[in-house]
Amino acid sequence: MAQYSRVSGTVGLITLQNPPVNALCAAVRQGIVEMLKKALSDSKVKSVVICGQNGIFCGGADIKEFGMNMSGPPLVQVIHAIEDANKPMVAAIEGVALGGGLELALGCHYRIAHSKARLGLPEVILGLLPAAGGTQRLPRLIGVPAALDLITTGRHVIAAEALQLGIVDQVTDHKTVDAAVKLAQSVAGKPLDARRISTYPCARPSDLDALFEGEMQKVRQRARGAIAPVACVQAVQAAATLPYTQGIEREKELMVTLFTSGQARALQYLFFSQRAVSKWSTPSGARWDTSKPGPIHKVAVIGLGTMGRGITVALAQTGLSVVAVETQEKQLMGAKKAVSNMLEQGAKRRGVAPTLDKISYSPNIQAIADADLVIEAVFEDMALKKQVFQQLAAVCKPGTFLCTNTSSLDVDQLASQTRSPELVVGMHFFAPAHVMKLLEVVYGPRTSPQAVATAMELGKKMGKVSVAVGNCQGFVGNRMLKLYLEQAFFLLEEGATPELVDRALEEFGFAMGVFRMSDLSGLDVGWKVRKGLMLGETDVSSGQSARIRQGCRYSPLGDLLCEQGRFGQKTGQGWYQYDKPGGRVASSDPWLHSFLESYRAKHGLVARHIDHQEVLERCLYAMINEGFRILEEGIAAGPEDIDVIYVFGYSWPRHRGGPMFYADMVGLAKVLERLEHYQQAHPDVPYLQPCSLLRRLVASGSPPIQRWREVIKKPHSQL
Ligand SMILES: CCC/C=C/C(=O)SCCNC(=O)CCNC(=O)[C@H](O)C(C)(C)COP(=O)([O-])OP(=O)([O-])OC[C@H]1O[C@@H](n2cnc3c(N)ncnc32)[C@H](O)[C@@H]1OP(=O)([O-])[O-]
Repeated sequence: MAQYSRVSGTVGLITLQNPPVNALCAAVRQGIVEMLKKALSDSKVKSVVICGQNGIFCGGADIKEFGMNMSGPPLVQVIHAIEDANKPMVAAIEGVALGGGLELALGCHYRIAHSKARLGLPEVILGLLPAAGGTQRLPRLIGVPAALDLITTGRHVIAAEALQLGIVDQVTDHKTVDAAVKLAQSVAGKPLDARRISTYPCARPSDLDALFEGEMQKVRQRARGAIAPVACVQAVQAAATLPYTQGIEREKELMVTLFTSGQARALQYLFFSQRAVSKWSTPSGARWDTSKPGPIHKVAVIGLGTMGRGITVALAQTGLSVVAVETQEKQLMGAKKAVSNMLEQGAKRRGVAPTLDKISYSPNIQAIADADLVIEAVFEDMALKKQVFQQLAAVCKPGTFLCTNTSSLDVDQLASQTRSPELVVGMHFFAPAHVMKLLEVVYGPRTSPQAVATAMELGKKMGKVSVAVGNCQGFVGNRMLKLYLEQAFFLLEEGATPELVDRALEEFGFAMGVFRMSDLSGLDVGWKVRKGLMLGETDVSSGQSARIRQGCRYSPLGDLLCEQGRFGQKTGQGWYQYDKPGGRVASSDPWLHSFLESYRAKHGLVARHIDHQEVLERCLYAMINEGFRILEEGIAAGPEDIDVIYVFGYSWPRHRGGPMFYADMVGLAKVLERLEHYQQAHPDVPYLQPCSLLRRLVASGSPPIQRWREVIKKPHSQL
């Protein structure tokens, strides 16, 4: 797992060998220790280079080992042995040096990186901290503020920035190992005392206390309730205030707390889930590894509203040619300007040239005739979308993939408007589409494996986390969200306020509670959808009958607000009030509270005390229960798909893994028991009836989430 050779006569070369990313598993750590001994005892060797096989230095500790009993030498000791070596040690960084990989490089006396290499300490993203000395060495090397930035965000830097920060000594465009060998030869025999980072004093900015206080506030705000970023700040604080050996002890102590926390488990589950969803499968047996995507050179976007504009930007940023079609001249002009601005801003941020020339605009749908794939992003209206699909079928060349950005409409109905329904697939982006990472790829019963593969591949090119899901009302994300929203409305009817509900959800970890989020996205959006489903018309009568629609309990509260023109932030009033239309700071609205009181009085509802626990259980367990139904029906292939959708598309707090992982953490028996309780209390809400898959899982002894698929006997839906 680590190989040793001697090159250029005097340089020992240790190569890490653990594909695909040379993760530091026990055998690799052991290998490094043994190869280091060899190199140091070889009298011909004057200096040593450490590199990784296949152009990748090291992706860090082996995350798969985290759940297992520790074996092999601890990484922190391996790195101390490297730093203590009496011959110059040089890290040759190609590909990536991440986490333990960068810590290993920091233990070396010199670091040289290829210009395309990426470096970083992303442990925080896995619920951990860089506990192989990273929190103590990095601040000593590059200063406290820069180290705090890298360690608390986990962001990667490219070689040029690493050089500027002082993380690496040299950057090369040539063969990194050759350059590292040259560097090793040039430093052979030089004293090493000034090269051991652990011996450096940590530069202390004068305003140290204020700096850490500010940083602590920042990390708490950024990831509400997440403990790893807080521990990262504490560990860097130890570097700034304690001698190295005590700092290392503090780093270890903090790591132990994180390591055993549920948050680290959740975040590591998410890491593997994010990768697992790319290995998609469908009920018909189509799979990621047997389906070849079609070649895509030119993509068309139809409709340049908010979604169409974001999609156009995201496509142009991939370097693909884009034809953007908008039949309304005024909207087209506005879109051109907005898309160019977004591209220019994005390019500036990323330090690249804007790809404005990749897009051609047209008011004429004929302009898409030679596109390989079309994404329809017109207004969310079935009749209109059907009409567009008929046009697409007539205009496009044979074999063009036809995609719809619908957020909930039936993809199959749209497919039936064309002569080639196998080429039709949903690509459900999330607003703003050039920013949000999630893409739901929705396959219907007739969608071909190639169409799914093509949409998944395009999503990947666009930098999205793509999840393949079956066709049903709202797909996975919005189908579950509907129940979450509905429960929140019911809680208002029963005595809660928007402030109470939002506080409970924000304390749970959501950046915004459900009502603040609705105000931000616009109440009118859901109103239009409900009207489309024949639900959103308000009933003038009072009592319970006015709150029953299609045989189930229904809350018209959102509709009533819309009727008053209260669409949320954009109108300055919604569930909260804002200082002006478009204002962003929500404040409690006395009008809303008296409106709720008169609503309850009109319908004979008596307000009761509702606590945070009930808010969480009602909103989250309703949604989780629907998640089990989605799994049972095969709309999602596994719980990981649902969790990835919720974390990347619906701001579910990452450190809680996703709704299905959360259910596993809470305990399936408890979720079942609470659902039964709420179902008895609210018999007019049928979806609170616990799903039979949940019952089966509990009856099977509540296996861990990784084993749920064994219980989901029928793996896919009948779609
Ligand atoms: C002592 C404590 C202190 C230290 C703590 C740490 O170092 S914590 C660690 C800090 N380090 C990190 O957080 C870095 C995490 N890794 C990454 O960010 C990316 O994988 C990448 C940028 C290295 C490569 O991106 P890419 O798009 O080219 O490829 P890809 O992402 O698709 O991965 C390919 C395969 O490799 C697998 N795998 C990857 N890394 C690890 C690992 N460390 N371990 C195990 N496995 C790993 C991955 O699951 C996948 O497996 P699959 O599905 O084929 O069976």
